[in-house]
Amino acid sequence: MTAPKDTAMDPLIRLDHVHVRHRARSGGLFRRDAVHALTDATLEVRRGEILGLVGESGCGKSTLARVVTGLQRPTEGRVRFRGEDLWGMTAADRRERFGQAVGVVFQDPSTALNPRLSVRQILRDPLDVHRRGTRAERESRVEELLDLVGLPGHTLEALPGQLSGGQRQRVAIARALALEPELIVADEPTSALDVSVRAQVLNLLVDLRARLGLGMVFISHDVQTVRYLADRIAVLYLGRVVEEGGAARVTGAPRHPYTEALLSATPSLLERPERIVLHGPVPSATNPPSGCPFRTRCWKADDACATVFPAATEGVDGHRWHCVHPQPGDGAAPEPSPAGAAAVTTTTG
Ligand SMILES: Nc1ncnc2c1ncn2[C@@H]1O[C@H](COP(=O)(O)OP(=O)(O)OP(=O)(O)O)[C@@H](O)[C@H]1O
Repeated sequence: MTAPKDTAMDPLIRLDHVHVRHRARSGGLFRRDAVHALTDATLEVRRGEILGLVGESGCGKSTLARVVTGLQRPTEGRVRFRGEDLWGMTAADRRERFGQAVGVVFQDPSTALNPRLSVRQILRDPLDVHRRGTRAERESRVEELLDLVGLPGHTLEALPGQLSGGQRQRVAIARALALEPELIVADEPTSALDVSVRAQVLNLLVDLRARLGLGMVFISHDVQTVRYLADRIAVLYLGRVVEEGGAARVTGAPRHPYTEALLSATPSLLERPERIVLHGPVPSATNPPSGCPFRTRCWKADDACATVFPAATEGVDGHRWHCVHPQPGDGAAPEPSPAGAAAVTTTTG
């Protein structure tokens, strides 16, 4: 007897050594430069778990989201959905089985929702496309979805333009839930919203995870938001996962200097005597630095960092980091930057 493909032990989604390379947008006629959007990413999301992805702009967060949602085929590596090779499935299977199991919430609900459709039509559309139940059952599911995201019944007849930003994002979340997905990928879902409504939308996501047992990939450049929401955090830098682990451990005892720098930019999180300021943008993904990609901005970097990307060091409870000069990990202040290390300065505050 062959083993069942899906067991409760399999993660919902697992990426094994995934690379994504794009052709550079501005390369000239004869240039074939590759953009290393994602390099050797190995990650998983389990049922009912929120994985937070954090990193600066251009680090590969959206690329990773596109891989997880099946919109981007990896250049190398494997994506498994409940143990099954996603890109080994037929296109029809990928669309039907996988497509329905994953819901996506984008950053800006104003552009994600069709402005000419009422909320009722927006929510009914995926149910119609996938022929879910009878017409009456679909209508009742639409009302249930509206209720699930805490919107009043009269919102059903409104157009997106007649709603507030927070209400529109609730509609987008309801639409993502329409087909009862097991996994939600939320790509910066609150960054286009007024600060006053961000917490409400985050609380809604936390509440939905608890009520529906959803797995979630939550993407943000803001480590504080990710820390609030996620069970586990993966820190991305220039297409590489540089640190990963339980949210409390990664934010309370970070080992990678980049994680430390991200955290120190939100001083309310950690009582640290020094603040690390990273200068300059993330280097080009077309020509990433050799060895550790963070070394050009790291105050600890030396020759050892320029040769190979460091193998993972394993801590407790799945905490992993890729650094040859890790932080002490006990919440102590980071080593001050040596004189002349121009990439990073520390300021008191
Ligand atoms: N289709 C594409 N063609 C060429 N380069 C791309 C493409 N998509 C992304 N990139 C590049 O890949 C790298 C990672 O991009 P990605 O959008 O995944 O980063 P991100 O962390 O989501 O950034 P942001 O927070 O700004 O959205 C960047 O250098 C980006 O310019």
